[in-house]
Amino acid sequence: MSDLKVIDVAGQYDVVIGRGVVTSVADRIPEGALRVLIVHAPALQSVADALTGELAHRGLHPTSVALPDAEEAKTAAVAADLWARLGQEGFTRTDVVVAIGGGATTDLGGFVAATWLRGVPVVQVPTTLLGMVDAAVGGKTGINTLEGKNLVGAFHPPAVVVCDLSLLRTLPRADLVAGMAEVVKCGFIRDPRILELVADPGAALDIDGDVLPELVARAVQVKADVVAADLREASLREILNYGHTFAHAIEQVEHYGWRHGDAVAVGMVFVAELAHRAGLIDEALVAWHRSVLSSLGLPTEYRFDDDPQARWGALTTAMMRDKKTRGAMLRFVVLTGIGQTDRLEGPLPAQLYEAFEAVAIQVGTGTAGSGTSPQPVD
Ligand SMILES: NC(=O)c1ccc[n+]([C@@H]2O[C@H](COP(=O)([O-])OP(=O)(O)OC[C@H]3O[C@@H](n4cnc5c(N)ncnc54)[C@H](O)[C@@H]3O)[C@@H](O)[C@H]2O)c1
Ligand SMILES: O=C(O)C(=O)C[C@@H](O)[C@H](O)[C@H](O)COP(=O)(O)O
Ligand SMILES: [Zn+2]
Repeated sequence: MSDLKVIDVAGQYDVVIGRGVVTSVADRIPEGALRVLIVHAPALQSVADALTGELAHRGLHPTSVALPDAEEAKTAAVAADLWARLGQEGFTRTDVVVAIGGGATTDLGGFVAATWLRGVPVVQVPTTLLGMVDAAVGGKTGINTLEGKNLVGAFHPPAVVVCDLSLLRTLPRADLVAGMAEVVKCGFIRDPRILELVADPGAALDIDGDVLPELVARAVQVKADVVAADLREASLREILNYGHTFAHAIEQVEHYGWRHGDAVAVGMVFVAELAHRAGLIDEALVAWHRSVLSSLGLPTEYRFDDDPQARWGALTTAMMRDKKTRGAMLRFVVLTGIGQTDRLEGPLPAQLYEAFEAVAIQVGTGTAGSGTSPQPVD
């Protein structure tokens, strides 16, 4: 691909992908803004400082806030602190929020922008692979509560998304790998070319190579097409949740000690096992999930150290709070083939438990599974 790629989302905003494009963020602040709240992950201090300096130079009034890291940012308390700040500084409807960081930062920054004065513009500057290919695009914003993941939020499309691939140079390898889970997800649900490209993991994960920019652009295009058709998740958008019913349950039960992408990888294997048991896909497609994910360094199994029945109970309680659940009926996005999706509604309890057993490993007993263990969040 050429150096710069711009993907239009629903005729509403651009996703700009390239190397060095972070220097263009100041030019992309929506017209009419006077005050700019920059929220950033701790690791992005220097990027936030550079933007603060540039905006001040242009006569705007920037304020920069370092957020707690990762999921610690996605809380009501952090949002409330920022609302206080916006109020004290007199942010109006033409003022702007800029979020610089991974998906946790863009989810929180987007949520604060969505709720302040019932909605002010947000400029998303994702700095993780996962943020670029998924979290910053599409307008889902939100925070976690004690009861679960992303339980409070709003649909609030950004004004623009700026993905500077050169920022990935400082990203820990485990976070780069975790982002690949959402890329692979896009391959399974919509764009099989992605699965061909990740078949060479060395090339796929080379941040200076040509394959990674193409993967980012393809995954963003999948998301752009889906949200253009169904922003508010009336139906089609649910496919972007492939693997997430089980993934979000793992994240909650593990108190967010798992990376989101790692959990999505295991969640996709779980739901592939479930779809196989429901007669929707063959064993070869389940095996393909395991091989493509593990070749990239992603986990394909879920390890825990207590009683499997108790663990399954906790996961099921968490899954019941998934947004796709209707009443007492669990619903899963499933594949019926590569690039073909459907919903499995109210699967048999025995099949659910068998799918759990197929990914579960009770540490110390080695009951099942193959593949790699998740890496703890630093
Ligand atoms: N809104 C959506 O549509 C959507 C989609 C997918 C995921 N998400 C959410 O995104 C979050 C996961 O995002 P994530 O995987 O980016 O994790 P993250 O935001 O927690 O970032 C991972 C780690 O990388 C650090 N980091 C970020 N950029 C860096 C850089 N360039 N250099 C060095 N360190 C850097 C962060 O500070 C953090 O420690 C989850 O909360 C998930 O629910 C939302
Ligand atoms: O954009 C979407 O729609 C997605 O489902 C993308 C997911 O990768 C993402 O993790 C999202 O935040 C999950 O949303 P939720 O509605 O299940 O909380
Ligand atoms: Zn996700």
